[in-house]
Amino acid sequence: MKTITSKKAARLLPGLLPDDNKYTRGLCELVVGDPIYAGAGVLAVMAATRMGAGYVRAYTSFETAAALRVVQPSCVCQPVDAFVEHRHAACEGRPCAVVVGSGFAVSDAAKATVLDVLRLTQAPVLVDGGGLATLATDEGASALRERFVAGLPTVITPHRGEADRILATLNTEEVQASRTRCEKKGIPAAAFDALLIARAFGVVCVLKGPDTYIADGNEESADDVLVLTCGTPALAKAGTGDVLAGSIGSLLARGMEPKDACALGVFVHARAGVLAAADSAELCVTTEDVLAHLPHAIRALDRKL
Ligand SMILES: NC(=O)C1=CN([C@@H]2O[C@H](COP(=O)(O)OP(=O)(O)OC[C@H]3O[C@@H](n4cnc5c(N)ncnc54)[C@H](OP(=O)(O)O)[C@@H]3O)[C@@H](O)[C@H]2O)[C@@H](O)CC1
Ligand SMILES: Nc1ncnc2c1ncn2[C@@H]1O[C@H](COP(=O)(O)OP(=O)(O)O)[C@@H](O)[C@H]1O
Repeated sequence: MKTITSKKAARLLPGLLPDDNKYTRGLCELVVGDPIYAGAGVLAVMAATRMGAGYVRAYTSFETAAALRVVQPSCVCQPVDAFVEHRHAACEGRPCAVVVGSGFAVSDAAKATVLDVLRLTQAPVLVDGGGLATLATDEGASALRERFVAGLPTVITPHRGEADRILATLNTEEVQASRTRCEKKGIPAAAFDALLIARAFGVVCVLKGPDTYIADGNEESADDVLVLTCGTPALAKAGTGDVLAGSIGSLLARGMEPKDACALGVFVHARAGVLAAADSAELCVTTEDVLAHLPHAIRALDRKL
């Protein structure tokens, strides 16, 4: 396994060009935020806006859009149904990416939306939150396979509970054998689980937790799995995963390689948690504090360059 260090993260940080415009900096679209989980949509959009994409567009509920008009008026809001009417493709000099699922409840409507996003997007897609339940269905797995064959990157960001539901769709003997192998080698089971999911579905899997593991579907062994160990339990708060999804989505939209975008996003998110804790107290850090400290985490990396 390879640890993500601040030096590695600093090298990945994409700068701006003097002649950049909002489109060359990347378009990040987010299909997020049900009426009940409107806040998750807001957090993901605010993080995406902070992490450098030039244009952020949300396909979202009335409730999320109403909040965004107040706290992030630069975000262009559309109803979720409008996603199918538009083209979602990266082209030369104009990268883009789509985040789907943060703040989705598990429902048939959410499943249909996730499948639309996977099938219609000719650019990287990140699936998070309630959107991940779709991947544990035959249609979801087949949509991921089609994207993999077409060379279209997909990133997924499950927490332990979401990863277990995805793993439950795989061959149990294979999962058990893989865990036994990693126990023998002294490698954490979560590293192998991330690799297993990545290979089975042809995705980059970011398995979140106290330590976070990043595995690529093209990798052969756990030696290539990236691990982040410098987080803080201050991040164990509702909504920090939505902030991470928006952050990585924005880096994908800037045109970064998917595994690099995940490594940098996970590092900056963890560092924002640590800086927020240093500014107040670990116990008192809020998800909004983590969001507010993203620029400080980026600035600390900038100084290392
Ligand atoms: N402000 C907002 O609008 C917010 C909205 N949010 C949005 O809510 C949606 C639902 O996401 P969620 O993860 O909250 O689903 P939730 O039903 O708790 O989990 C399902 C089950 O999984 C398990 N489980 C969970 N975490 C685990 C862990 N770390 N490690 C191990 N197991 C874990 C646990 O199962 P159990 O252990 O109880 O069997 C739990 O019952 C999603 O779209 C998200 O974006 C949230 O981001 C919060 C802020
Ligand atoms: N004990 C911990 N130490 C370090 N990081 C943690 C810890 N607990 C949670 N995190 C991080 O916080 C985030 C939580 O994400 P997630 O479980 O999806 O929450 P939510 O769905 O409420 O947004 C992840 O990035 C995870 O790695």
